[in-house]
Amino acid sequence: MAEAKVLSGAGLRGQVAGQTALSTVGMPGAGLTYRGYDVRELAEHALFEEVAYLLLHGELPTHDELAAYQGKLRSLRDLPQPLKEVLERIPSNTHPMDVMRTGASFLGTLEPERTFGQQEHVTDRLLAAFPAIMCYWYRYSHHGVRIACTSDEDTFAGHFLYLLHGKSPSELHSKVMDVSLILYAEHEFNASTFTARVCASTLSDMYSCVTAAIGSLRGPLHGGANEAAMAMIQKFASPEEAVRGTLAMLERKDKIMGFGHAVYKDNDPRNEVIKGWARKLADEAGDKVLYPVSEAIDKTMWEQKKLFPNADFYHASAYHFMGIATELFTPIFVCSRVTGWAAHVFEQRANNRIIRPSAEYVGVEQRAFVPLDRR
Ligand SMILES: CC(=O)SCCNC(=O)CCNC(=O)[C@H](O)C(C)(C)COP(=O)(O)OP(=O)(O)OC[C@H]1O[C@@H](n2cnc3c(N)ncnc32)[C@H](O)[C@@H]1OP(=O)(O)O
Ligand SMILES: O=C([O-])CC(=O)C(=O)O
Repeated sequence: MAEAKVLSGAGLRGQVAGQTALSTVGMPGAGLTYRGYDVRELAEHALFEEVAYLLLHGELPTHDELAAYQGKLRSLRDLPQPLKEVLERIPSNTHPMDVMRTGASFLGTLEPERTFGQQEHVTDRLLAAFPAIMCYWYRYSHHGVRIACTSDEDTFAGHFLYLLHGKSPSELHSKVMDVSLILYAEHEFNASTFTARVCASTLSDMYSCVTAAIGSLRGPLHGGANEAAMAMIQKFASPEEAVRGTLAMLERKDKIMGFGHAVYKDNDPRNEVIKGWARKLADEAGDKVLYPVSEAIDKTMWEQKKLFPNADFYHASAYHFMGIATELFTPIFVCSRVTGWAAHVFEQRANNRIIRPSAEYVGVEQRAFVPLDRR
């Protein structure tokens, strides 16, 4: 009998674990593509809703398709009253990712996915409702305000910023949020997406897949890195201090959040895009500290370790300049990545086999049971 193949390396790195037509990550000469389109071109020319539609339906929408899709998302923005009541009971010191996880899960009790034929509708509902889940809880628990969960903002990015700040965003802030949502939307078999696919492979429902994926995204080695990066950047009052601090962290062998990547080896193509926008926002804010500190850390990491900023690093300062509280950074990632997760769930369901790898056993030899009174 053929022996089971022993996989080299930890973390399944480099192993092909399935097929996807959604994106390519780090292919020579391609950077990051969504259904064949370079993410940098999408970030420059498209709206987040066009990209969400592309991922979920396979092609970019026409004018009419986009208008219909945006209209549908707008009609699904409000939250059911029982969900608002649950959000009001969540303590203010809860991490907002736990709120997103609970919100997604609770919505699934009110509006369950009863058949896979409802998968597109459930995805649209989750996507449309996430900004309200996050902002209703945040504004109620932090400011004592029960916000309206709808707005007249046409775009997803504008709606999200409106709910958060209670006013229409500037054109610049709306554009940067839109770009950010595009950059975060999809990334092949990253940890949270793989979690969603494993869950989908048991033929579970969409809410379970998304809830599980939120749990995976929360950790600081994945989506949580943008928050951890901000905490680190804010520790330094000048670029000189940042260089000294980064060298000290490297000396202690600390992980520097927002740097390195499991797949990219020289650069993350999303970084140049968000870095450019972070710089524009820094100029607008008249910033003389955060952006120069970020650049000093960036330069030191490259000089010392040849490690480059990933998508998360300059997102930290970009979000900060838009007046977004640090603990809301990873929940924004959820608002975007739910599109990629759902598209992967569709793909998994369309050609499913339960995902069930093997383990190399490294425990004790088989042995006889010892009764309790003889142990
Ligand atoms: C949107 C996203 O999720 S992007 C990722 C966000 N996560 C982060 O920013 C967290 C910080 N980065 C990391 O922890 C890692 O780079 C990961 C988790 C992203 C990738 O992990 P891996 O694939 O295991 O990294 P990789 O094998 O390339 O690491 C190679 C070496 O570089 C080191 N290294 C990698 N990233 C960092 C870092 N950010 N800071 C310090 N050292 C690092 C590793 O410790 C390892 O050193 P060693 O060989 O002495 O053990
Ligand atoms: O691909 C990964 O491992 C992590 C990542 O950058 C993402 O999910 O956007």
